[in-house]
Amino acid sequence: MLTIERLSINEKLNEALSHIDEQGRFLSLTIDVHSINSIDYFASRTDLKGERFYWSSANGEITFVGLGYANQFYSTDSAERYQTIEQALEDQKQQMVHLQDEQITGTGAVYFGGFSFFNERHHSEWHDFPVNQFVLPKRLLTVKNDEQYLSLNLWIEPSDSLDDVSTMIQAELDQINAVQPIEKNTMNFTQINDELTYDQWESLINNAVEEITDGKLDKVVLAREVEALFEEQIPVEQVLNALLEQQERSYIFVMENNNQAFIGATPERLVEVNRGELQSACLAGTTSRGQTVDEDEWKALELLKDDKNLEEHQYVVKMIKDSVSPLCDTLSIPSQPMIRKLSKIQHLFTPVSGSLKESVTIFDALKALHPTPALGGEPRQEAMNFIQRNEPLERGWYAAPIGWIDEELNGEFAVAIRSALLTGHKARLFAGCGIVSDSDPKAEYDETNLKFSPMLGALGGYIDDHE
Ligand SMILES: C=C(O[C@@H]1C=C(C(=O)O)C=C[C@H]1O)C(=O)O
Ligand SMILES: [Mg+2]
Repeated sequence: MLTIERLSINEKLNEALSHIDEQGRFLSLTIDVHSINSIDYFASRTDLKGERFYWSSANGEITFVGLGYANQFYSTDSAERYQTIEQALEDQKQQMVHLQDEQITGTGAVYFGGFSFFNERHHSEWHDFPVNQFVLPKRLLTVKNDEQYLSLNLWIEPSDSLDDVSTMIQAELDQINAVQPIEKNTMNFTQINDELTYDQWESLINNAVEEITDGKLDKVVLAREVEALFEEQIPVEQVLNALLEQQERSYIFVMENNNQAFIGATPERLVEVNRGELQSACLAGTTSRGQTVDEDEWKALELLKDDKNLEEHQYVVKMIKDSVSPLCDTLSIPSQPMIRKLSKIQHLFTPVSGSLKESVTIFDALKALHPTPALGGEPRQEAMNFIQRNEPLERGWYAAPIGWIDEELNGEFAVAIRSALLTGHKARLFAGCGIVSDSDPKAEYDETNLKFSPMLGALGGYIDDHE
């Protein structure tokens, strides 16, 4: 049974309440909790559907469940969107009253959110997702190693008494105590539609290869989309649970907004900042897993010496190096890629780590890094123009940064690939691949099919290769 230590906490609460001025303020407090399962907690509040998020990092070090949005932040459709959000979070910090003197990274006022792929908004499918959005959850469960914390970000009116606030806190703890294990259901889509015929794909890729051969571009990442239709409303918690069971070494994320949910299992870290230490990753170049241990190893070795995949990868390494170097005092990037193995896929992978210069924040790193040539291309602007003119889908938040930030500006963002937008009965899945001079349309098509597999698996099915 969880109860708050009334005596000690009441003193602190009293002190905190004395800082609530006449307009009211947010009060942020964090409580140690025990043995609460994150997926069960997420699934326990279907009444808050549309205002929930989930995140677990690829290395398993941190998991967040956010339930109920206490406050939300947006900015306009421009390249300034990173700074605008940074400023909004700074302003919010000044308005918060904290119960704790010292904050534990990833607890308290933690913001979750993301950005759309393009700065500008011209979306209709993504009607409930703005160009960027960060939310402050009313309830946040943080699971870090073996520790679990419940952070509450509560709006307090000047008329709220100590008793009122203690009652609010106790109600949340009671709710946690009452959480039941998620009931697993199998589900399956009844229909799957390719938004692009194979012939259309072929001509899109040929067009890109032509521009590359003409010297207008070095690399461009192109994506396709499939639509899976269900007979009933897609249960977000079931899809999330399936991803958690099926995918390894991936960031598992979901963000709900009104009637839509954006969900995925991505292996790609864009940037992590922890007390001034930066981590990023170059991930590009792809093959499947083998059926046997030997075949798996053989495929990995082939990938490590494949010129076409190494070329795709090198553009990413060079760009990340060039864009984070000016932000860092020290930077370390191995000269050769290694292999990153996922459930059904293997990639070329080069880790990046560095120490940020004094005044540089995670927002500066996001602005410098997004999009890397793993999702956009090289040169960046030419590739972005090519995608905007030729790719027949709305990227929305696909292939863009998604993640969390705390008040000390520690945080982590992944690249939202291997993902799907869920709207009612419909899931739209996205998968792309890096096109370079010797790309073959059929091989790239097969690569996108492989990249649909994490989301398709979680939605209950697979698609066959194009014959
Ligand atoms: C664009 C995607 O993946 C990216 C493209 C890759 C490639 O072309 O080899 C590999 C990893 C990702 O950086 C996707 O999964 O949608
Ligand atoms: Mg590729």
